[in-house]
Amino acid sequence: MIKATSLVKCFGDFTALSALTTEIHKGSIYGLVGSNGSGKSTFLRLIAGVYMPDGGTIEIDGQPVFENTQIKDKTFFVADDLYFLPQSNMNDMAKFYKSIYSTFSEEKYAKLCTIFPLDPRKKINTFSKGMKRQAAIIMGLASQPDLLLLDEAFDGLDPIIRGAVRKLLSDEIASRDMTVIITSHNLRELEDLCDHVGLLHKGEIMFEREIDELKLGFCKVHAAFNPMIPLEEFKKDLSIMQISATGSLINMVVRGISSEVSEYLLEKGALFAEGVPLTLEEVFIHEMEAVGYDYNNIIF
Ligand SMILES: Nc1ncnc2c1ncn2[C@@H]1O[C@H](COP(=O)(O)OP(=O)(O)OP(=O)(O)O)[C@@H](O)[C@H]1O
Repeated sequence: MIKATSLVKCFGDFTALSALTTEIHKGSIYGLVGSNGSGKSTFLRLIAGVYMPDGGTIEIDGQPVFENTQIKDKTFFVADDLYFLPQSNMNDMAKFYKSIYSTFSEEKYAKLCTIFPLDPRKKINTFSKGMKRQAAIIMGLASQPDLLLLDEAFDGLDPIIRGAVRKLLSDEIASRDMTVIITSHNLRELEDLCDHVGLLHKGEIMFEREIDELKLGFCKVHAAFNPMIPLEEFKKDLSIMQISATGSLINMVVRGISSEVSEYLLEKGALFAEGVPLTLEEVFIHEMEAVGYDYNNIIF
């Protein structure tokens, strides 16, 4: 488990992370969302043991990570500014990582080279931005770390590659309990990938949730009434986050289970009532509003 407790990181007199506290469980895919400059890369660098904390602690399985070679051997960091040896191709980089990571698997590397459409003998500096990201992800997966840190790793990946990476990550997690932390400034990017999401704002985790729990907690329901019932009527019986009416149609976001809410609306005389899935972003907006934050002012 990764445990950050009141973690502080300063650059000169600027505080990039201020008392960040969170726990990330083994085997999870944790999405770290935040606007530009919110501190995502800084947090990943602290987890990777690249930066020393200026306050608080960051521990993996109870051990501090800074300059901890044992932990570093089990952590692979795909940074936003990718590093490759000068003039190297992927085979050179595979050799390089094999010399660093005791768990590097040549077999896995060879298999990954058949999945991704990249020439392992071509110089990486001739690759496009998305191809370089793919090369870095291949190295990360072939190194078989316990912890894979992906900083904006899906930036520039096309949908097919994205789907392939998603599947590879979940297979890896299922087969050997790898933990993945992935950052993005876009919650939509993480929607279908992560099981936990944390929102970083001005160097602090403002809000974090398990995605299944988030999605189960709310539902969006459309219904039609003729004649229309005053909306106040529903507010008495349902825990409504948002409700609007256009003509005879009602749209509502409610805390609860969509089949139960639809049933209630039908009992109230709805001509039809159906639940529609909420996006992760919608759920976040409502959850954050419920605890008094304005999501749109934080993420954009
Ligand atoms: N080496 C550094 N020296 C000085 N300031 C830094 C340094 N690294 C980060 N910062 C500052 O710390 C803050 C957090 O930066 P960080 O790169 O962690 O943000 P981020 O959330 O990853 O942003 P982005 O989405 O734009 O990549 C920013 O204000 C940044 O300017």
